[in-house]
Amino acid sequence: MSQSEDQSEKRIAVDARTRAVDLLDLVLGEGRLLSDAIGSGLLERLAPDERARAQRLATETLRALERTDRMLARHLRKPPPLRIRNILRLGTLELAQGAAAHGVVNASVGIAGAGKRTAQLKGLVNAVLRKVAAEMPEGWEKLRTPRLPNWLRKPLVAAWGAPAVSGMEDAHFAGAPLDLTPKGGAAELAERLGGEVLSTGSVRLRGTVQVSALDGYEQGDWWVQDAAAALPVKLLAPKPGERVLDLCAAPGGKTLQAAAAGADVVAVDLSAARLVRLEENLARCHLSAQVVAEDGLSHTGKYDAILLDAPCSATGTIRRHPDLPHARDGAEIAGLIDLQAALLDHALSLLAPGGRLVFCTCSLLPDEGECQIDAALLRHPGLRVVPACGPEFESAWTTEEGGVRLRPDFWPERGGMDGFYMALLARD
Ligand SMILES: C[S@@+](CC[C@H](N)C(=O)[O-])C[C@H]1O[C@@H](n2cnc3c(N)ncnc32)[C@H](O)[C@@H]1O
Repeated sequence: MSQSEDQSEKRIAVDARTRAVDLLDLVLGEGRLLSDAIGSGLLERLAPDERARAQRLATETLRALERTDRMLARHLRKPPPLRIRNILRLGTLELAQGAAAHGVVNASVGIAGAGKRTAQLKGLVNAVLRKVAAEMPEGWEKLRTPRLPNWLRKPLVAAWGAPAVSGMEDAHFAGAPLDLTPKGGAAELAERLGGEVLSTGSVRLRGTVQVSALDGYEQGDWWVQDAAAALPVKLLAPKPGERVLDLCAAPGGKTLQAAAAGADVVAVDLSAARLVRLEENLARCHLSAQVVAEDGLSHTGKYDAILLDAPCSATGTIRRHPDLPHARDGAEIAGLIDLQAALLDHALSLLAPGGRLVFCTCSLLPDEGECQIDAALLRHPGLRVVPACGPEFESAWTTEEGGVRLRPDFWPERGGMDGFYMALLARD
């Protein structure tokens, strides 16, 4: 390798790490979600592989945050400023993953040295990471699985018990495999991609995969959708020619399912920006729907079937979004619960006689699932829950009020699933 190639390799490596630290600063300092921070263009000037690396490093650091902090605490007399802490956290994560100590220490010192306010602490970064490197891998491996922060752990323990929450934390730490929803046959797709067909009909792939490079991506033969997230539309079971409303539709995984089933779909979402992604997904998969940027509470019309995938805490998606428990503190949940109830009441008013509705949320909190349905049944005499049936739904998932509860600690031997709640509603 020539000297200039070597220099440019170093620059690329430092850039991805620097941007990963920038992402950690935004999540842990400003409470921004990773997706928002990335969407605001922070990684734009990086090459695609650097961008993916920065995102991966930030995501994995957040997933292991309790462990990095426990390792670092042994070598810090007091917590340094946030950016230095984040440089140290990232360095610790890379050391735990087996990266060469000299490269990690040099890069971390370089990031500290590049900032006016952090340059004076580069000696600290150097000394601490050298000590951390000397403790790897044993020091890392004997630490417990990272726990959820208390704002979320407490209500989850109250709802599901401590052993179940430990199982969820194991699932969060393990991360998620890649699940695809096939537009056509699952068995054929699984064979083509070397995946496994799950009992729910999704195709699961293991290992690190570049989604857009997979066979069938360009042709729109499938879309990425967690196995749990694919079940609400299976519960709704849209039929060809039925008029279906997807009231909170973007980015559109469920719209695609309903459209692929041959239904005449109206996809509504408050966010015009998120609907752009829905339109791109429809175009890639050669499917169609009427797309409307509108507050769901103002939507009018009559529908045979309605899907309400209501905005929620998204606490069921932590396997794939480990930033969420750190960026949020639960303060927004009360407002979301009110919005879910208002959207459910409005959606019920849009049902044609004999129509059916699926309410669902990707939340682990019963207040955003089971309790919403209990309360809706009291508000709407004549409304009833239709039990889920079909090979996709395991009987153990059925709840007292007749809904379906999915949790990340289910299917541990198969790679887990997102947390979700769903219920099929109809009127007498
Ligand atoms: C859980 S996400 C929907 C995910 C989508 N169903 C899918 O499968 O890809 C919730 C969506 O609700 C939208 N939303 C929030 N408030 C809304 C409202 N008042 N009316 C319509 N959509 C709303 C958000 O913009 C967000 O896209």
